[in-house]
Amino acid sequence: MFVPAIKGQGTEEQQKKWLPLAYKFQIIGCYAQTELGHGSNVQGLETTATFDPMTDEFVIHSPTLTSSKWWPGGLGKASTHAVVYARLITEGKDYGIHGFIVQLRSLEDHSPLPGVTLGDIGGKFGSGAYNSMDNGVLRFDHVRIPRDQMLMRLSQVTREGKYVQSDVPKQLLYGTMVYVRQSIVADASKALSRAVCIAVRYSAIRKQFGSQDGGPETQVLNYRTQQSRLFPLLASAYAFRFVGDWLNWLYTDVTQKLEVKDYSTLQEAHACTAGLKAVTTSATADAIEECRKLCGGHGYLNSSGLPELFAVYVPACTYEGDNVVLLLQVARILMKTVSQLTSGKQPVGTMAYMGKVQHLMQSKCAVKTAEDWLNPAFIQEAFEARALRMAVNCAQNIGQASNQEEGFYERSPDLLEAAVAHIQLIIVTKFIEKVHQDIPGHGVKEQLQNLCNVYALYTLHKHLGDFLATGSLTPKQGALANEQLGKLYAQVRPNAVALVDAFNYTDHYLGSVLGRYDGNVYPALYEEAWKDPLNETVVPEGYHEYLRPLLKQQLKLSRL
Ligand SMILES: CCCCCCCCCC/C=C\CCCCCC(=O)SCCNC(=O)CCNC(=O)[C@H](O)C(C)(C)COP(=O)(O)OP(=O)(O)OC[C@H]1O[C@@H](n2cnc3c(N)ncnc32)[C@H](O)[C@@H]1OP(=O)(O)O
Ligand SMILES: Cc1cc2nc3c(=O)[nH]c(=O)nc-3n(C[C@H](O)[C@H](O)[C@H](O)COP(=O)(O)OP(=O)(O)OC[C@H]3O[C@@H](n4cnc5c(N)ncnc54)[C@H](O)[C@@H]3O)c2cc1C
Repeated sequence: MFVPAIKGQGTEEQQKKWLPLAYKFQIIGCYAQTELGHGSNVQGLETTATFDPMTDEFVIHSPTLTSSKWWPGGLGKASTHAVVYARLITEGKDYGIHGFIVQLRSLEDHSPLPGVTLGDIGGKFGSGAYNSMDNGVLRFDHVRIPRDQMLMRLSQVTREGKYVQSDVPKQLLYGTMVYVRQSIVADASKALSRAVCIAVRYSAIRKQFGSQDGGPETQVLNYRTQQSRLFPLLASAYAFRFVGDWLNWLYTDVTQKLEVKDYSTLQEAHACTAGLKAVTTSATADAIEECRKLCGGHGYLNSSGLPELFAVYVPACTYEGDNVVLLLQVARILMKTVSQLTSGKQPVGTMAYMGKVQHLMQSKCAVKTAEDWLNPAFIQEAFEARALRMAVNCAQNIGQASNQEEGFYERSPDLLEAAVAHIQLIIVTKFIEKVHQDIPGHGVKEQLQNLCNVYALYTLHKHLGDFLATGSLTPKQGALANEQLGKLYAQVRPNAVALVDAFNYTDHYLGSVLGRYDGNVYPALYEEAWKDPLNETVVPEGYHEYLRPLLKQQLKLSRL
C-alpha cells in the first residue's frame, strides 16, 4: 500500500524519487493510517504534521496515546519508511488529513530514528499465518521531515507555508484504499475457491451410512443437505471471480479517466469497491467456516487446511474498511441517487436500473413455473425490483424524519440491507453477463449457467423476506425458485469435482490432506498424525511427574 499511495498521491517528481527505491527494496514501506483511537473515521485521526517555515520542514507528532499509529502491516519490525496520514497544520490552521513520507529506521542498522518509537502490536486471532505479519505501533516525538516529503499531487504547501488545494476531488486521498478494496474482491474468490475445493473433494470421497445389504455406504456429496450447503458456495466462488474481473476493469477505467481529470465515475468506483469488498468478504468468511463443518471432525484438524485459511482470511471483513462502515457508504450513495430520481437526472453505471423506477415499483414478476426461473430476464428483474424498492422505502422513511441525518442513522440497519441488495444485484448481473459471452470448452457454458442460476436462486431463497416484503415476488414464486434450486443441485452434482478441479490448485497450494487431488485421504490423515511432536515419545512427557503419582495414589485408595 506504500507504493500505490505514492503513485496516487505523489507528484511525478516524488514518484521518480521514491518508487525506484521501493521497487528495488532499498527501502521498505508501510501504509500508516489507522491509529489506536481511530480507524474507520479517517477524518478523526490525531497525528499532526505542523509546517515550520523557519526550517521548511513538517514536524510529525503523536499528541495523545490514541494518536499512536496502530495496525499498519509491516510497521512493527520490517519497514524503514511509512506513508503517514496526519493532520496538516500550517499558519495555525488545521487542513485535515494528508499523506507524508516519513523515514522510521536507519538504513545502516535498522535502528529506529530519533523521536520514533515503534514495535509489533502482539499476537492475533488463533495461531494463523497472520502472526507472521508484523502489524505495528508507532509514535512520533516531534520528528522533522523536509517539506517535499508531503505527498503533493492533490494539494501543496508553499515554501512560505501557504496551503494550496489542487482542483481535484479531495476523495482522491482515499484512492489507495479503493485500489486495495478492488483487489480484495479477487482475493475473496481465491480464498473461497480453496475452501470449496477442499470441501467438495472430501465430500466426494467421504462415505457415511446408507449401505444396503453390506454394499458401500453413501458418498456424503450425494446427500441433498450437503449439496444445499455446498453448491451455493461453489457458485459464489465463480460469481466472485467474475465480478472481481469486472471490478478490476472498472477500477482501471476510472484510473484512466482520472488521468484526464474526468471524475465522473469516482462515485461509482467508490460504491462498487466498498460494497463488493464488504459483501464478498463477509460471504467468504462465513463460507470457509461452513466448509470446515461440511468436512465433519476432520475439518477441524490443521492438516485439513481450513482452520488456517479461516484464521488468515477473516480480518478481511475489517481491514481496508469495516464492512458495515463501507456498506453505509453505499447506502449514502443509494439515498443520493433516489433523491435525484425526481430531478430527471438519469442514474448511470450500476445504478442505471434505478432509472426504471416507474416500471420497477409496480412490476409483477411473471414467473409461473419452476423452469421460468431459468430465464435470466426474470431473475434480473426480480433482483432489480427488490433493490430499488428497498432503497425507495428507506428514502421515504428517512424523509419522514425531522432531520435527514437523524433519519439516516435511525434507519441505518434497513439501509445496510438495501445496500446489500444493491450489491447482490451487481454480482448477479455480472454473472448473467458472463454466461452470455462466448465461453470456450465443451459443456462449460452450460455448467456456468447452472452455477449462475444456483447463485441467484440461492441468494433469492436466503433473502426471500426482502422479496416478499417489497412485493417483488409472491410466496408461490418463492417456492418455485426453491423447487428449481433443488433441480439445479442435481445437475451440478455430476460435475462438482470437475468444477473445483478447474481451479487448478496444486496439493501444495491447497495445503490440505482432505483436498488432495488423488482423494487418498485416510492414509494421508494417518501419516500426518505421526508428524505431531506429541508423538515423538511413546510415553508422554509429564507421566512420571504427574500421571504416575496420581494413578498410584488412586490405586492405593482403591485398596483401602
Ligand atoms: C487465499 C488466502 C486468503 C488471503 C487473503 C489476504 C489477501 C491479502 C491481500 C489483502 C490486502 C492487504 C492486507 C490488509 C491491508 C489492510 C490495510 C488497511 O486496513 S488500510 C486502512 C483502511 N482504512 C479504511 O478503510 C478506513 C475506512 N474509512 C474511510 O474510508 C472513510 O473514513 C469513510 C469513507 C468511511 C468516511 O470518509 P469521510 O472523509 O468522513 O467522508 P464522508 O463519509 O463524509 O463522505 C464524503 C464524500 O466522499 C465520498 N467518498 C468517501 N470515500 C470515498 C472514496 N474512497 N472514493 C471516492 N469518494 C469517496 C463520499 O461518497 C461522500 O461523497 P458525497 O458526494 O459528498 O456524498
Ligand atoms: C489484519 C489487519 C491489518 C490491517 N492493516 C492495516 C494497515 O496496513 N494500515 C492501516 O492503516 N490500517 C490497517 N488495519 C486497520 C484497519 O484498517 C481498521 O481496523 C479498519 O479500518 C476498521 O477500523 P476500526 O478498527 O476503527 O473499527 P471501528 O470503526 O472501531 O469498528 C468497531 C465497530 O464500530 C462500528 N462502526 C464504526 N463506525 C460506524 C458508523 N459510522 N456507523 C455504524 N457502525 C459503525 C463498526 O461497524 C464495528 O462494528 C488493519 C487491521 C487488521 C485487522
